[in-house]
Amino acid sequence: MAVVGVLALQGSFNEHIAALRRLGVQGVEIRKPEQLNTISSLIIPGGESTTMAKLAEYHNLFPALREFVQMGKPVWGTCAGLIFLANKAIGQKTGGQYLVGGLDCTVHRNFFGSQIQSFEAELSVPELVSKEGGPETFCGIFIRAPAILEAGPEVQVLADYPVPSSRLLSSDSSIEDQTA
Ligand SMILES: NC(=O)CC[C@H](N)C(=O)O
Repeated sequence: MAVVGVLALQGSFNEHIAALRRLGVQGVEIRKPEQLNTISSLIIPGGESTTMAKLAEYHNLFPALREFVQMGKPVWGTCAGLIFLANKAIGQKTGGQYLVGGLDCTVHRNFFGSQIQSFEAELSVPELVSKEGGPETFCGIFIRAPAILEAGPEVQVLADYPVPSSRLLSSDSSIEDQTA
C-alpha cells in the first residue's frame, strides 16, 4: 500500500488521512523532524497557519520541512498548508510567521474574510478533465480561505476563482490581519 505523510500538528489531518484511506493509501501522522525521513511525500493540511507554525517551530520542524521540499519530494498544501508552502505571505498577524516556502507564489492569509464568510463554489478544472477525465467542475470549499495573489512562471494554475476588483483593493498588503 502506498504511504503518504500528513503533518499532524493541528487542523484537518484526520480528514486527510481518511480521504487517503478511501483511495487505498495509508496516511502516516508526522509530528517530529526525524519522521520525515520515513516518507517520500507529504500533505500539509488546512487549519490555522499561525498556530500550526508555532507548533512546527516548537517541534523544530522547519529545517526538516524545508529540506524535504528542497529535495523535490511531492508536497501537497491545503489552505493553511498552502500558506506554509508559499514563498511569501501577506495579511499575517503582527510579527509574521515562519513559512516553509518552495512554492513560487504570494499568498494572502485570509483573503476571503472571516470564518462566517466561508463559502463553496464550483470551479472549472479543464486541465484536470483533459488529463484525468471526470466532471467538468470541482467543488471548492473556501473556509476562511487564503488566496494566491501572484504566481511565478513555473507554477501551473489548475483552477481560479474570479473576485471583484473591490475585494482586491481591500486586501491591501500593508494591513495586518487580526482575524485569527
Ligand atoms: N482553512 C484554512 O486552512 C484557513 C487558513 C487560515 N486562513 C490561516 O491563516 O491559517
